[in-house]
Amino acid sequence: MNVTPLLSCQNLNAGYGASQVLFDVGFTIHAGETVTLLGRNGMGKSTTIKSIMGDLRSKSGQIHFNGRPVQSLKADAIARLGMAIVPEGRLCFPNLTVREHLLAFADRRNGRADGWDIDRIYALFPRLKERASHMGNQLSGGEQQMLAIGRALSTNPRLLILDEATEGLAPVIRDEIWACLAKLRQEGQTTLIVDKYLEKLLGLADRHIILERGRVVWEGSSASLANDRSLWARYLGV
Ligand SMILES: Nc1ncnc2c1ncn2[C@@H]1O[C@H](COP(=O)(O)OP(=O)(O)OP(=O)(O)O)[C@@H](O)[C@H]1O
Repeated sequence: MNVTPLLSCQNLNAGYGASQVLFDVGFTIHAGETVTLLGRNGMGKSTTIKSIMGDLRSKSGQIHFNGRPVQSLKADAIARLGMAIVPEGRLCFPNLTVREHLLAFADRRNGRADGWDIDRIYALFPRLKERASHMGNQLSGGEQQMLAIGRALSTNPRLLILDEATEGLAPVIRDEIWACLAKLRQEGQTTLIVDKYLEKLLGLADRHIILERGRVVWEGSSASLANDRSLWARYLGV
């Protein structure tokens, strides 16, 4: 594991207008890790992600990405440094084919041999290969979600962020998405996941961070979280 974290947040304070939502939030993610951000509704998960991605300017604190301070950069500049999000709601283009989606965003800046080219994305999601010439609006919800993940991967992100990526999907499709996340982890992709299905996440992630009213109240391994059910009841409402 690298000594310098891929992502480091320290003393992050952020909110909307006069209302402060995040209070001294701090955590790190190392290259190769799969980490979850957990907490009940309204505890600040999306706000944390917006702050990291540059969609919300934090009031104070530091965010370093790959060793570089990014808290004053705009979202597109941060994205170019290698952060990609799969947002809630998928957002596929109705008039682009699957293949066009995957090529339109592809990172051609560096032809890294281990990069996510279209063939590697098709290997991860054979369903996308079968649907290569279908338009965005001809895809099922699950296929759109796979495409949203594939499109994020096509930018070759150092950090992939999934915000409620299985929300609203049928259980069988959720399972497919989780199987894909397990493969991504095996392949060394660094990933931050926000999702509600704690039991599944225990098997998919290395570490977990729990937010309660905008503060990090617990952080630890899957084994620690699995063994302490009082945390589930106290902070996750499970
Ligand atoms: N654009 C906004 N303007 C004002 N307040 C907001 C805005 N977005 C979120 N909030 C408030 O900030 C707090 C944290 O919301 P946030 O969306 O970060 O929570 P969350 O943990 O992601 O919850 P959820 O699972 O419901 O998305 C909530 O009280 C919410 O009402």
